[in-house]
Amino acid sequence: MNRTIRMALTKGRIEKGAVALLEAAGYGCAGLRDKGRRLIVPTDGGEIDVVFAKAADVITYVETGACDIGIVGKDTILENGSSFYEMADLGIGRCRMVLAAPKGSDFFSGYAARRVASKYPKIAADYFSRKQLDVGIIKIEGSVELGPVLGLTDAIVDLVETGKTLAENGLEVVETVCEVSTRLIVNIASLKLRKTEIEEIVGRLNAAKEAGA
Ligand SMILES: Nc1ncnc2c1ncn2[C@@H]1O[C@H](COP(=O)(O)OP(=O)(O)OP(=O)(O)O)[C@@H](O)[C@H]1O
Ligand SMILES: O=P(O)(O)OC[C@H]1O[C@H](OP(=O)(O)OP(=O)(O)O)[C@H](O)[C@@H]1O
Repeated sequence: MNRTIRMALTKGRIEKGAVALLEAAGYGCAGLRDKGRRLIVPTDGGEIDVVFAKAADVITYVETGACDIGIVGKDTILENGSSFYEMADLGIGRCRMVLAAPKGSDFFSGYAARRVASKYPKIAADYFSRKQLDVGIIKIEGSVELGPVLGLTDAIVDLVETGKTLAENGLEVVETVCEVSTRLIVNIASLKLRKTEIEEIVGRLNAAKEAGA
């Protein structure tokens, strides 16, 4: 018999919204909400084993087939991988990837070499390459806003939701790089081999989203 379908779910910011969507789609989520330190927790009816993972690891698990389905931000998809199907935009975790710089500075003017800090070096490099701009990217793991504040870089490429972090650190949006939201991804082989089960899960989550969950 096939093992239970495994869904890798990005823990942290999008976890609550994703669990709420699963609940609205009819999957019992009491266990998921009360998971304690458990890393794999079944939905209450045992339909799905939910694997709680860091964002980039969700991609690894789905690309390799360790998990059949993943719930992950578009930012992580653009930065880390593409060998899977992106089946749905779940409409949660909405934010923007932006280029931001100190208020009043003119990032695009002049010919001096520019440096940009980002947790997303690939997204940043792709963005500047589309603009045919030679910009040095410095990878920072978090609180990327520190780059320009410390004088290390001229700007950042990072996620913005409310804009509060930028404003409180003297930065402003220069340009939007792309819109970001949470996506449902599926392993290529799983979609072939377990089509009915996976399509049911995708359908139920899409319906819950449409119903405004
Ligand atoms: N304001 C926001 N800032 C960052 N991510 C957001 C925001 N709003 C939604 N997201 C989404 O939430 C996902 C997870 O973000 P979260 O901050 O929980 O984890 P992380 O930054 O990847 O990891 P960690 O903070 O544990 O190092 C992001 O990949 C993104 O898709
Ligand atoms: O526009 P806002 O609503 O202020 O949100 C944006 C901030 O949230 C994220 O950081 P997070 O809190 O995930 O911490 P991190 O920088 O350590 O990743 C992002 O990197 C920004 O710093």
